[in-house]
Amino acid sequence: MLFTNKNIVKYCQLILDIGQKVLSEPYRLAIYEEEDKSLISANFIEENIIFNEINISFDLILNDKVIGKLIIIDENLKTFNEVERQIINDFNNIKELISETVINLLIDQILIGQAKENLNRYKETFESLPKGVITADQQGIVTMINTAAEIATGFERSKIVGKRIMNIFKGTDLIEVLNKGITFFRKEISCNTKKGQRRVLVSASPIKEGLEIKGMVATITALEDARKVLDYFADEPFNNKRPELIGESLAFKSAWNKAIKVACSSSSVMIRGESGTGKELFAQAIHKNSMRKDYNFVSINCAAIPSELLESELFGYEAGAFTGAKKGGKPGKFELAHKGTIFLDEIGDMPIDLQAKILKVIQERSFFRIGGTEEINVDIRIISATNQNLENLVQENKFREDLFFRINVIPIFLPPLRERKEDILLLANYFIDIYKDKLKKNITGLSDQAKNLLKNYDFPGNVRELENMIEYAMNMETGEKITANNLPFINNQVRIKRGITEEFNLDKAVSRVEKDLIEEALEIFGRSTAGKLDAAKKLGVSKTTLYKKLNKYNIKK
Ligand SMILES: Nc1ncnc2c1ncn2[C@@H]1O[C@H](COP(=O)(O)OP(=O)(O)OP(=O)(O)O)[C@@H](O)[C@H]1O
Repeated sequence: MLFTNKNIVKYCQLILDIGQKVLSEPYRLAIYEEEDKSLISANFIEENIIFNEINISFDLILNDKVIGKLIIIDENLKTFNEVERQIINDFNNIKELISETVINLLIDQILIGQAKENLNRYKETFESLPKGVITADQQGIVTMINTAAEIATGFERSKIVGKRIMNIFKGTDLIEVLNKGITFFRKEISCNTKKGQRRVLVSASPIKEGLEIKGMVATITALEDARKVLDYFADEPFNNKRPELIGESLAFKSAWNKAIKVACSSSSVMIRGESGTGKELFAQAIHKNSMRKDYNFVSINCAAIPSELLESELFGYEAGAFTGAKKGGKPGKFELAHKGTIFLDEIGDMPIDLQAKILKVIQERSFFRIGGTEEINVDIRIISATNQNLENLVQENKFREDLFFRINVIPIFLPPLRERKEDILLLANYFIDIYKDKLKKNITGLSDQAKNLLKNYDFPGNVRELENMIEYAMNMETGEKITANNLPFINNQVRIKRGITEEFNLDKAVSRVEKDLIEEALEIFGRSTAGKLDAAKKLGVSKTTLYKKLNKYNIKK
């Protein structure tokens, strides 16, 4: 066949058709390495088919280089029609052209396929985001809105896409995002829809390519959802955020809720409560739940450190600042707490001259090391704690009033254990679990009588005392449950207290103590006949007397 001006267009079209056919039946396409003819890819399965059925084979040319072989199998002569086959077989000189056409089509197909796939993936991701998102182009025309944004705003997709975003969220600075590249956070906006008004929080930032602003992306949260999140942190932080702080009583929960609410701010917190109520643990929990959690929590007990040393502990010192100063100097607690939290425990014991220096750090967020000339800037959150009456100390001029106000911005009161009796058994069991592992004991809980004793005890030392008590009992106990016998300190206090406070009648008080002692003895020696005999011996009464008393007090035999 001869190439003429007339038929050249026809041939070109034919070549394109052939290329497209090759690609539309991809299982007929194989690509081999040129050198060793090993298969790079083929969409058909058995090699022998390839070799038996080969009837067209081209060099694979890309950028003027032969990169392989293109083999097309025209199985049973079905793929190509007569004319096409004739072109392929007769015109060796246009095989390269076909090869190039196929390759170009192939590359296009791959690129278009990938782009489509990526686009689909982005669309799916965008669509399934749980947060509402709206995008707009350079002119502020909305290009996309996902379902979460539709739900939050109440706007319908079809009515939003193509409109100017500034007209949708009226009265906002969204235009500034496009004009000046400003990002804005959580602005409360009203959306007026046919279904009524919806309040949403909108944050928006520019989409940039280099310095050029190409559009914007806005995230939308329904105000009620934002509130739910806050409520969640206020009401439900117990399970996942506070594993080491135990307490379910209202008094405890309300202190915790307050702590968690203020965790994310940088305001100074003052935790007040009796000794052992968990003030330090609370301070740690506030730090762990704050933005500062990745930096240090530095604790210093102002009462435990001699006042002469306190200053250098807090502010650090330079080499040679005083006799005995370390060679290279030492950073103080304030420096170590940079970007984190400093916990000033027992702040009521802070010497008055140091109080002035602390006040300066709080006001200026900077200080000098002892003997230092360089001012050190710090970004710290101060949590202080005391079990003293600071107001009285202020009255007595032992505590600076200005410092008191500075550190007492958010006061949190931790209730003593006697005011949250619901927490006693919860904490006791928590400590039993801890010491069970530590002491490798198989103790599973408390006997009924031990429970009663704990519930009625005053706990002057609060949680710390309870923990010590459980540790002692766990060491002593040989059975599976902690018995009253192994709570000796508590035993005495409860018995005496009950005798005095509850039973003014002497006979009744004596009976109560008698009954308690018998129950305790039975718990220790058991209720078998032999156990009762031992119990009677220990109580210094005969077996008959013990039985009489069991009947009298209606004690389980
Ligand atoms: N709610 C709690 N859950 C679990 N353990 C607690 C709780 N409260 C306190 N504790 C434990 O009690 C002990 C005392 O706690 P912490 O040192 O925080 O008390 P504090 O009020 O700072 O005491 P102090 O005033 O004597 O310094 C610690 O062993 C702590 O683990």
